[in-house]
Amino acid sequence: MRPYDAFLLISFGGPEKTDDVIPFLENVTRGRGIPRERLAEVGEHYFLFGGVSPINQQCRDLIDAIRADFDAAGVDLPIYWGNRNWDPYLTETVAQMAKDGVRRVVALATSAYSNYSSHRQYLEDIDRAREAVGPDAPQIDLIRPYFDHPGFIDSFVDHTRAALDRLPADLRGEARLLYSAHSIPIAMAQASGDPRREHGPEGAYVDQLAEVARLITERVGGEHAYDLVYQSRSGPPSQPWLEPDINDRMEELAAEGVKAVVVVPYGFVSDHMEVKYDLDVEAVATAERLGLRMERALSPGTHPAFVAMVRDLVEERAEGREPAGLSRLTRECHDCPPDCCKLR
Ligand SMILES: CC1=C(CCC(=O)O)c2cc3nc(cc4[nH]c(cc5[nH]c(cc1n2)c(C)c5CCC(=O)O)c(CCC(=O)O)c4C)C(CCC(=O)O)=C3C
Ligand SMILES: [Fe+2]
Repeated sequence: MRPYDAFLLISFGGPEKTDDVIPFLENVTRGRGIPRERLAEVGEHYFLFGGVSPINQQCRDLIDAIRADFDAAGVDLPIYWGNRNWDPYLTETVAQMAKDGVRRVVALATSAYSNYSSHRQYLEDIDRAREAVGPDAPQIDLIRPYFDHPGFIDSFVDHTRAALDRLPADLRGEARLLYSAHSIPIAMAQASGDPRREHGPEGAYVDQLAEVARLITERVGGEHAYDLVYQSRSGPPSQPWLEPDINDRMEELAAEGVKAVVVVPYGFVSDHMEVKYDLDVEAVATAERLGLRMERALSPGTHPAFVAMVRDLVEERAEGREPAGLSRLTRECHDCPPDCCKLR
């Protein structure tokens, strides 16, 4: 697909055995000021699952689904995969592409929103990998944040309806939707997006989350009340991060008499460890303690609408088309301005 001769999936990476856990966590947190206690605690999350993060297998499954979709549509791009924090490392993948004679690559990151961790850091990873490989490294164009693409939204609509259907019929109609995204430091949130555009006081990431929650809720139907909540906070307690934490909010809702919640992990692309532990273990325990009925919607994973979105985004980039999106924020970071989502 002109001008590209390869597709690259870029992801976070995760450990796949017990011995990988500590070196992986050291990679993730190098130079990022995460307290040691937090690291030990997060290590336990991985050990609880035998040292295996689900994220790498989820990337393999997504690649298989993209391959089948590309083949059916006659898109003959080879597919490569590289991670920020674990094997297969992005630098090794870029070296392999250079060896294979790949010159120009279109890349998708497994993060849908604008903020440093989800967007800018992947651009930095690409620069670093290309520099390490040298003059033979291919040019790599990273696809823009895709938070309001219809394929991303539709997969959540489907999964949220399925979660509502798992609730007892008498609780379904009044169930509260809890939209859960990764918390980030307030300073990182405020620096998110394109500095030349207008954002709300909390920055582009929170604006995007609010739009996505509205879009999903409207399409699910049934006029459910909903809240935006955050999970997976780390960093020292002295540093302010986005709130409310999902567990704190559930506490308040239970006190207000809410009986059932559907948690929608709308900040994520697959059910990786932060979903499997922070929601399916921790938030589930909170719900049980409070006597709150909880169901968790699946994240996109390999939902057909999400897989079709990947091809649409590749074509959009190849053809230089206007970005497809359902909100007024679609163009945020679209042109990847050189200073979007920077930590200031
Ligand atoms: C916005 C965001 C996403 C969502 C977008 C996306 O999906 O990419 C995300 C995803 C992920 N985060 C992940 C894992 C971790 N994140 C950490 C730490 C941090 N995340 C941050 C932000 C985000 N993270 C931040 C601001 C920190 C503080 C340190 C720093 O400023 O960089 C730490 C360190 C320990 C801790 O403190 O928790 C770990 C182990 C995994 C892999 C899960 C698996 O193994 O299955 C995934 C997909
Ligand atoms: Fe994270």
